[in-house]
Amino acid sequence: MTPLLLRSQIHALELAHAALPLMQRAGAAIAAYVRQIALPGSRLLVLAGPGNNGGDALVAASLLHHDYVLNVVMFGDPQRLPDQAAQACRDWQASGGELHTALPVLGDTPGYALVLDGLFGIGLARPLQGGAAALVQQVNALGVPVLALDVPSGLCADTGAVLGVAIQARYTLTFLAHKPGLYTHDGPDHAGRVQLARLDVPGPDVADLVAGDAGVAGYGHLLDAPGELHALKRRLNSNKGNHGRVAVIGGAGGMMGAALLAARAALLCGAGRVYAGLLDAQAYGLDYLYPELMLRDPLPLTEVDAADCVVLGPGLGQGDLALYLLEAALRLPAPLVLDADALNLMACTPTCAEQSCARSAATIITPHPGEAARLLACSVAEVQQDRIGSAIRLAQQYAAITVLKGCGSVIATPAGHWWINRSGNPGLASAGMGDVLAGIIAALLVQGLQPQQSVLTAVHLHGAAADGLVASGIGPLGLTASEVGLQARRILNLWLARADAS
Ligand SMILES: NC(=O)C1=CN([C@@H]2O[C@H](COP(=O)(O)OP(=O)(O)OC[C@H]3O[C@@H](n4cnc5c(N)ncnc54)[C@H](O)[C@@H]3O)[C@@H](O)[C@H]2O)[C@@H](O)CC1
Ligand SMILES: [K+]
Repeated sequence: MTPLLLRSQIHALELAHAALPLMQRAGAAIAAYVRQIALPGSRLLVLAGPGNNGGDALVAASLLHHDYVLNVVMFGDPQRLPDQAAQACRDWQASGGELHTALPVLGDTPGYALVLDGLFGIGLARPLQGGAAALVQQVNALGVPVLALDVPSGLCADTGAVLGVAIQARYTLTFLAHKPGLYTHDGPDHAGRVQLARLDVPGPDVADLVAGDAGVAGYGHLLDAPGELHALKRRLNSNKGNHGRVAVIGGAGGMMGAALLAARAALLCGAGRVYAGLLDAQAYGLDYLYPELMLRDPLPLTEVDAADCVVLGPGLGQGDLALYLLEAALRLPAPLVLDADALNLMACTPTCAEQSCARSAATIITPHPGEAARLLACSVAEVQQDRIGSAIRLAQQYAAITVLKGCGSVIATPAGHWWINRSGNPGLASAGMGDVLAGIIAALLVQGLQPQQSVLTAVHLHGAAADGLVASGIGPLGLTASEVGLQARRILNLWLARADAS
């Protein structure tokens, strides 16, 4: 899996390799990338900011000078540039290059083919205001493709939050290592297609260098592959009893669909037996589309007691029975997946955190940002400003593997490990998708994947299913949770077959 490094970790890496000509290498990587996406002779707008991100842009400008028409806009005082960037600026001027202080008016001359955004990188320290914000807005309004250098200016490299206003890039060439902010929250909307230039930093893996040379740990990973699925491989001599029992509890009046979606997803992803304990007194005794499901009253908890994993929450409601079931479930020895109303109830029942921390089996919580905010007693905006930190705080508060859903879902463990999922698309922003995810997690868990691996695989699978459907013209508009459950089955089996063949 690809490492994701926070700004402090990148700085540590830079320090460990200060003797290498990293800015020259960044400039060369930019120039090579530009040659792939812009025709020689075309006009480029280069934005150079007051730090080393500006230095990268100026090195690239010098390298591209002979083959392109370049307009370089310097934001900030060139006399106050840091040393290497100041040298890059002198080199640019020595080669006959000009520095503009504002966007040049082009008049009748042909427009820009590409903008190179070297305003701010990982040194962004506060929201953009005044001249910087105005420049970013002007550039976004040009409607010209932008190549962001390292990070789109205005985007926080750690969190993916827009600080004031941010460059809307079509491409991002990022240096040394991938940054989490490019993959979660507003990052993907601003970064466009991301490519890494490792700048020939020696060693097999940047993360090894960070952990080893610079002594910095705690980096995360981009969840861009399904991981080890060996435990799902079935023996020829197997029966349904070998493939686990899932119990889904939820489906109060008017919300039966949520519980059925979770239960169906568990069935489709291979659970041997799936029970659905429905709170709705009017619930049918049969799921006519999936008669394989066993629909029950949630009380007594006989089947629930015997389940290998319990999913509690889809359509649960927040009445007395729901709270009773939550407290009973927290006492069960089986792994527990808590979603939706189970999380809302936990947020307003302080003893639940204590109960959750006392459990011996795995607890998994899958909040969306609204549920996370309730659990953390803060605003949704605060959760979103720091999705990784919020997921880790929740994981620790409830001793639970946590999936903070949303663009670039963040998975975190109580030990502080974290991942950002790369699969998925806005088609998943519709009703029932979370129920399907909860069902998939439970199905993988009861078939023998470890809890952490079940969660990682399920989150990636859920997104990959949506991506597969969109690629075939189903969605993003109108993509349904039922379709995602079916497609998840298909992809999971393809992954298994691929793992088998290799
Ligand atoms: N240091 C190194 O070894 C390397 C650095 N590289 C580049 O250098 C970048 C980091 O350079 P820096 O640490 O100099 O940081 P930046 O160039 O990202 O920006 C820092 C400068 O911007 C100003 N600033 C920050 N936020 C502002 C705001 N909201 N409004 C106005 N001014 C603001 C700061 O006062 C400072 O002058 C990386 O993103 C990367 O592009 C690369 O060349 C690779 C090697
Ligand atoms: K930038």
